[in-house]
Amino acid sequence: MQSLFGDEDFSPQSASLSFADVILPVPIPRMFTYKIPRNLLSEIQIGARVIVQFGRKKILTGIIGKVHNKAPQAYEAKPILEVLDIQPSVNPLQIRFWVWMSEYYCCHIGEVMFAALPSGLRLSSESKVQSNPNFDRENASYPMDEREDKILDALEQNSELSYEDCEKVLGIKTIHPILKSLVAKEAILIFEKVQEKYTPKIETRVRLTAEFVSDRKILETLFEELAKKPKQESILLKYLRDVPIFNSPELNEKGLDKSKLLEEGDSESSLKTLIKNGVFESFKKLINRIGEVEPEKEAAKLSTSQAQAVQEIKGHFEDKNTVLLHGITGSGKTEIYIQLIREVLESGSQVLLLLPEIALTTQIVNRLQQVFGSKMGVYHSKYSDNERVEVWNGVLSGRFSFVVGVRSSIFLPFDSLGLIIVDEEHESSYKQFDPAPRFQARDAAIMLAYFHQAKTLLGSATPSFETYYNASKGKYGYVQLTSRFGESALPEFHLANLAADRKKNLLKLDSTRLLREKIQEALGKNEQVLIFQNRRGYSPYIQCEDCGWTGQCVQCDVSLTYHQFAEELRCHYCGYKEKVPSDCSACGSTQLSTMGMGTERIEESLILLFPEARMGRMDLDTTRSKYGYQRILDEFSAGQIDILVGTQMITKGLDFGRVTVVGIWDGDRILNFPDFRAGERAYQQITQVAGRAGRRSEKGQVVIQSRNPEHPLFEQVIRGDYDAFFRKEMMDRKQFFYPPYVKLVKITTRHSDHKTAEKAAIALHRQMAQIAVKKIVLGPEKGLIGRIKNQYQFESLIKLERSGTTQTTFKEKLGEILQELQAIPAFRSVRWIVDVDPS
Ligand SMILES: Nc1ncnc2c1ncn2[C@@H]1O[C@H](COP(=O)(O)OP(=O)(O)OP(=O)(O)O)[C@@H](O)[C@H]1O
Ligand SMILES: [Zn+2]
Repeated sequence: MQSLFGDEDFSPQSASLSFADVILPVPIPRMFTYKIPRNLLSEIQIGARVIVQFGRKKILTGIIGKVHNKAPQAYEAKPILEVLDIQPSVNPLQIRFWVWMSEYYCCHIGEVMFAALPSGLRLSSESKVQSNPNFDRENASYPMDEREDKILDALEQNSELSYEDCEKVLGIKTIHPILKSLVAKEAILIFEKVQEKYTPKIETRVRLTAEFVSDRKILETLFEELAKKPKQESILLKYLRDVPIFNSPELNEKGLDKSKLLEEGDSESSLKTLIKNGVFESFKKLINRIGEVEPEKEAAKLSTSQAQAVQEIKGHFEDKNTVLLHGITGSGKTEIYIQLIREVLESGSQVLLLLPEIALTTQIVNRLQQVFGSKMGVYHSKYSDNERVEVWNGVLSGRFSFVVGVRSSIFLPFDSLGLIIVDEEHESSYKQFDPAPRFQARDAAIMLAYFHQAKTLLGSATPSFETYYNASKGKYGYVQLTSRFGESALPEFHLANLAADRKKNLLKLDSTRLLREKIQEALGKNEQVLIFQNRRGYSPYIQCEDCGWTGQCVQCDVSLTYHQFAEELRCHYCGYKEKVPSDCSACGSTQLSTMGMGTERIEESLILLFPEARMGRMDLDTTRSKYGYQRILDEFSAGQIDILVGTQMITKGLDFGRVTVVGIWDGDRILNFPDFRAGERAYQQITQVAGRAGRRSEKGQVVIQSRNPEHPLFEQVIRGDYDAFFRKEMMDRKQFFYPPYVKLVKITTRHSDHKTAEKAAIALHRQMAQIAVKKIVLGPEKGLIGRIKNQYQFESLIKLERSGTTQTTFKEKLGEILQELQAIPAFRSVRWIVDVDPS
């Protein structure tokens, strides 16, 4: 990958620099240029927040992206009004990364900023002022002047003020120096919407006043006094039980959470009396939401082949930036990561480990936490915004030198990464679909590492074709692990013929005899079973058996999905829902049946077939809550579930020793991805889910149910020769111009009027055809789903030559074309969505 960014000077100002490009929270393609007033010159730093005017009236907070001396051509630069930060919260490397991302993925830099900052730190098109929750006005360390006091008074009446409100309060226009001073005195915060602001967690604690700790006698006297006041005595005893000050008096300092002290039913008024009498004192403490954990286990001793892999990886890093670790399922990649992470941390650099999804993180995170304790931060989508801000700040302060996270963790404020590891690098969930930036976190991580001059390790049992291709060309280093850790072997595969069983009347509730036998065997030996059903693109729906009618969304051209639990039909695109009808809306027939098998139906069938087994289900519906995954995985791991039915979620990286049978409920469904990656995805999916079986001494059994067991792909997976499979598939990719031989860009044109959408798409198509680079432009075609949320959509697909200049030129021109088209009155409300490297 080549830097699209050039090597411009990113160091802060020299005397001649008089302009600053500011990243604004508004949808404009580029940064906007402002003049730097002399008096602010010494405070201007890349990454600092500044207050600026935008348009005629708007006052916004933005972030300085670049400092230079080129006056803008198209407009007169306005001056920066104020600089808010002495210590920027975003560093120059991050800005550089944002710029690269906005250029590579063809989106606004403001959109990247929006994705990058946790909303507690985010800027929006209307900045707000709130009082700083840590600020204690009575005991402030700095004096406030009259105007500052006025703002603070106003903030006692209102939880938030806009810049305009502040102007009104003071009756003057130049409020910015006052706000700045208040920020510096830590009296206010400037942020976006109030409901998303960061709130520190504060606990009320109590402790014994000092005299009782320093002198044992005084404490004894106190006990004598309290002998007649049992309620107060009980509180004192409880405190001493939880805070053993006799052995370690220093513990008193930290005290005890007040609610904990009262949780066993002691009376609050007795505690109040104790405080009033000076026995206890109450104080407030700022609590880390992310608790401290001590490392409890050593890293494992590596096997010979693991140790060798580590050496090979390090060897490749001597002259390559990126290495692929291709290790079969269960080969022990995690321990290899741990070894490398430790070495990099010891050298003083930071490490980021990316994981595709939270379902996966629980097991690995636990393992890593055992080794790294609180040095490690965790960053994922189920975290509350406050927790995210704390991880962000922890990276800034150096508390976390190592972070494990999902794709958004590439935006954390690292300043000296040494290594990025992308586990399960083939996972499609590394790609963000919506909204912009539509980035591929694996690819972006490689770029991020480049900016930090760090190394990237990509790990997978079934590498993506892009990665494998780069490895085969020698661009990436390649390290292989071909055996499982310890005694375990790869599982044995069986193909179960659905059609044949149906003919012979052996099929029961869509399960073949072979699958039933294998499950029964496992249950008999007290082993566990995983049943996998691919969800993507196949949801259960309701159909009329007489006329073929199916429930359709009123706003989108899609069938409604049947949700058995809620007895509802729902649209997965816009959220529309309705009750399941009792008869067909078209012909009135009452013969409605459910088509397509969801996990819910499979679970039901299995309950009927194995009434004695304890069932569990893991899919979107059962894992919505914050700890949903965790709970199911814990139950499974504790052996409280015998058969676990699930979607893609159960395939990824799970490591359970007692799983011996894996059933693939509908193998044919996996083959039918609607795109050129069908083969690659099917191979990956089957191999990954099969890889959950037999990870200890007992050999695993994998049963694939299919109507078409002769399909060559099954045979290839069973043989496990990834290289041969890759070579064969790549012939098609080459012949039909698909990645990795070309780069794809998909552009969707959307409008509420069908004709306008079509016209706009055709206009775009014509213009794109003119761009003078090697390319193929396909479409525009009506989208796979023609209408979403009442917006009609047309899609164009562009295949670009792989060269860096071709891509840069095309993207630059595309940006200009879209701007021109947008300026045409008829197309003003048309939306264009550009997706670079769609997956
Ligand atoms: N050096 C070691 N010492 C002890 N146990 C190990 C060692 N290496 C691996 N293991 C164990 O082997 C099992 C498989 O390892 P791991 O989960 O890391 O495999 P993996 O390569 O990530 O597989 P997958 O691609 O299927 O996720 C785990 O239970 C792990 O604890
Ligand atoms: Zn809909």
